[in-house]
Amino acid sequence: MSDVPIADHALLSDCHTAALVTRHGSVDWLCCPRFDSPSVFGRLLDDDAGHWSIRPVGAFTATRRYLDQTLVLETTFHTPTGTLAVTDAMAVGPNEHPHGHALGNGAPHMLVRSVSCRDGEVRMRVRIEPRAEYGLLRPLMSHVPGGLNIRGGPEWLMLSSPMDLACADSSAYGEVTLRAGDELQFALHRSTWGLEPARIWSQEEIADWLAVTVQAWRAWSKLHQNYEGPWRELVHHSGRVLQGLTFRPSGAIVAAPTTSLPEGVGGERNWDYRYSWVRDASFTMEALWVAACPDEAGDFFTFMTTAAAGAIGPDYPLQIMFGVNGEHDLTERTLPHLRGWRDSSPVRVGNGAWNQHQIDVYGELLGAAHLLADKISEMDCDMRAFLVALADAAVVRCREADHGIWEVRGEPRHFVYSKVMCWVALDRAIGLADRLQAQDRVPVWSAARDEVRERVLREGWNASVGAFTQYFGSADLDASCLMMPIVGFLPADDPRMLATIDAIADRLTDERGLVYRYRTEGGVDGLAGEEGTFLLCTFWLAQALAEAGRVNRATEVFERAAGYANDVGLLAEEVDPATGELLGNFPQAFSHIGLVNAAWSISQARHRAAL
Ligand SMILES: OC[C@H]1O[C@H](O[C@H]2O[C@H](CO)[C@@H](O)[C@H](O)[C@H]2O)[C@H](O)[C@@H](O)[C@@H]1O
Repeated sequence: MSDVPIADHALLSDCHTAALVTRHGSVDWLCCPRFDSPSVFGRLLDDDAGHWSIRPVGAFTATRRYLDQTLVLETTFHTPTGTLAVTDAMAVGPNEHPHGHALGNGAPHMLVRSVSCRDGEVRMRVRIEPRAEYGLLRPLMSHVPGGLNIRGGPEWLMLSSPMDLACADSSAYGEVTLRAGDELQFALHRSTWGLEPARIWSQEEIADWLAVTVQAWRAWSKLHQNYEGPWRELVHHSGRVLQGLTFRPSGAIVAAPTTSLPEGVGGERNWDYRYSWVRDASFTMEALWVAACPDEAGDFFTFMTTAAAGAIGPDYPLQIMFGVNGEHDLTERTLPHLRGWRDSSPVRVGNGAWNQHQIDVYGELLGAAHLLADKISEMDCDMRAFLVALADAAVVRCREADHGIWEVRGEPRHFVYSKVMCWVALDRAIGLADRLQAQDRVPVWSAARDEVRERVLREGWNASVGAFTQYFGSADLDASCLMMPIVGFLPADDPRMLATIDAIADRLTDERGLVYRYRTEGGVDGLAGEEGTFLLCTFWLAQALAEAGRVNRATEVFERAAGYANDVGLLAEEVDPATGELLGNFPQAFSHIGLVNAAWSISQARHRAAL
């Protein structure tokens, strides 16, 4: 059973795909060549699904860090006889664009692992077990000068290795003793069929790829990261994590690089997040506006315009998520041969939410377009028509029931958050009307905006609960109502908003003060089992408190949530209320988005308070 704590993993990314490395030097997750491709290393989900470990033989302790301003990981193993450092990266290639805009453009599809003995001597062991197609395939392995040829199914990999590895049973294995100053470079290179064959690289070439990758991340960070408020390092790091979740070729952004890390240990709430949700990706663009001044905004809106392919109209709502190249059909299936992390099954690929009706997406997309309008240098006529169509759709869709932000697998309802986001869609479209050359639409958009607002105020407020609730007529609290002041639907100090914030802080939190998105008892969302507290929602609470001028409480809540970041600053989606362990897909864009936005709101609130 695979049971390494979720928090024990660190992220590597080349802006095409990602790898996760454990604290003990094992690459336990790697999908090639895209985020949503089948895994080659999948031990995260099953012991037999493949891994690549490099670690000392015998006892050790390990410490880790990302090299300054990068997503290049350094793990230092301390042993009784000496110290070994392993530096891991997905090579991103040179970042030569004058605005540092091209991070990942020249990625060679290569995982680089550089080992160096820092002092004393250390006996080190390498073991590689590639298992393509989520662990189904045991590849052919053969020796070639300088490494191994690894072939099976869709994968053709070359391992450059300075050690002679013994091959047996589709695994390769070796041990060596390193002394202070010794260095070894390894690289796993993937062939792109018919385009660029994989090859063996020399020790110098691999060291160069690593140096270029460090330099490219630093160049990107230097050019993009201007945030100077509180928690600067955490915000900058979150910006890099969000950048690492972008798919460079298309401009798509994934919600997380993993599938099926559970929201409750042993439960069925296991989903595939390796896709580009309109909602998550729009929020990511907005957070990058704070954390990293994205000049990728144009790419993202081009991706959205292309992926949605103009099919928005009376019969075609906007699809809520896409594959990283804009694919529409993300039909969900299970992988019964995988046991799942800590036996949490089923393991799913694809996502059944792909054809759900969720009307909040118009607001998230137009909200991001409004915030980033100045960064979208070329708003061509297709993009303008697309954004106008979104606002026109919101006019009609705001009256419909939907599955809501939480993608409930039960009956559609009139969710308060969905209506509020329709209000955002119309409000921001009105603000963009000149750029969209759509002044003639403003009267229709304004009338619909006022209608939906009036409905939320009337039907979304529950006087006996003393708060805005989950859907019209509901008595249940829902943390997404914290977004109402954040998007400017109502001022945070409006008595109804203050009452809602207080109700959520008092009644929708666990003993640690972390926020649940809603109560799951009784399967109200159409699913069995419980889940953890939701980090994004906890950051929303901090943000709403900051907006309401309660800066000290906001700071307290922020620090509580940010305190769950692991040793290398990464957050999963949720926290287990019983154990405090991170749960859910990892690292999760939502949580890092929440961290960035809450830090920004608190910095603004402190500034206002100081005036
Ligand atoms: O709660 C059930 C749903 O859980 C997942 O959705 C969550 O993740 C999405 C990606 O981050 C996010 O956009 C959504 O707001 C979250 O509720 C899952 O993807 C759904 O299929 C599932 O129904």
